[in-house]
Amino acid sequence: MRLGMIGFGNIAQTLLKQLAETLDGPLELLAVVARPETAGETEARLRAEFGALVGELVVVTGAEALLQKKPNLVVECAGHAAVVEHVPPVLRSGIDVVIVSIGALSDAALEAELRSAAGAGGARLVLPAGAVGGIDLLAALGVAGGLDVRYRGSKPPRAWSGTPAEETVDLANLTEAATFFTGNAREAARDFPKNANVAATLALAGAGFEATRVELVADPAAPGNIHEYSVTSPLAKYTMRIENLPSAGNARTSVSTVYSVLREIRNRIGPVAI
Ligand SMILES: NC(=O)C1=CN([C@@H]2O[C@H](COP(=O)(O)OP(=O)(O)OC[C@H]3O[C@@H](n4cnc5c(N)ncnc54)[C@H](OP(=O)(O)O)[C@@H]3O)[C@@H](O)[C@H]2O)C=CC1
Ligand SMILES: O=C([O-])CC(=O)C(=O)O
Repeated sequence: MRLGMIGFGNIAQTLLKQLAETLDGPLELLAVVARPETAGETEARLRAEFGALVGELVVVTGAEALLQKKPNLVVECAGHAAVVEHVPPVLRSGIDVVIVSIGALSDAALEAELRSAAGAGGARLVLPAGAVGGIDLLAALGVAGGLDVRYRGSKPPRAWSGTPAEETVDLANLTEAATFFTGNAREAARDFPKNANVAATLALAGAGFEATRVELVADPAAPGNIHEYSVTSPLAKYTMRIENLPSAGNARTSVSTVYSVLREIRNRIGPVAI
């Protein structure tokens, strides 16, 4: 496999460790897109920690240089701005891209650009389930229409630091659960880009950004990052509650997100996809 990766933060680092244990042999190529400001430091860390996993290892600062290395799959784990900057040219060049920063598609113009780029390149934009589950059933029910989807995302207060939640809630001194956002999935994904990608995933799979109702909660008693949603459709009704372990490197991000991306990669290299 010739793997391109956008970002080398919490998700990317854990993913590479898991890949090292999963793959039979080394990756033929690992090409990582980093910001120019941190490219040198990224390259030094990559060589020290993952040099043995890779035939050829390069760090680049843009899509053009990435494409020159001819990856056969690119995984984005960097953030909404990185999707805007790097993903359209990769899709246009015909290479499939798995993105975790799915909330970037709350910008309707970007969603249209990504769909058009994938169409033009004959590539596929892959949206993994990430930190949530049940996306297979939701997407299947979505085809039939008539969905009502209500989602509530609850995390410990520290996961909401640096977000607009701080404007309405005293996160440091919270003693009980506080719902600081009620709205639709488009607003949630746009205003909480590092915390509400799950809302966007549910919206894209199911009822759409406007119709998907969202509540975001800071809860000092939350045992982890909790994703709960209910679905009502003419074909089925279900509720889902996932209690996710937060990452050691980033409290906003659930560890299961890493394994969801790993699943996408394994499904491309193994004899069976599940
Ligand atoms: N779909 C889902 O369920 C989930 C999605 N996510 C998404 O995943 C993203 C990454 O999560 P996580 O790994 O925990 O975050 P981190 O902040 O730990 O890592 C992000 C990395 O991306 C790099 N980066 C930022 N902008 C760019 C850019 N323009 N080009 C290249 N690299 C860039 C950062 O580099 P630097 O050090 O230079 O800043 C950093 O290394 C989140 O921002 C969120 O949007 C997260 C959890 C669940
Ligand atoms: O959706 C997100 O952006 C992140 C999240 O809630 C999680 O990882 O649990």
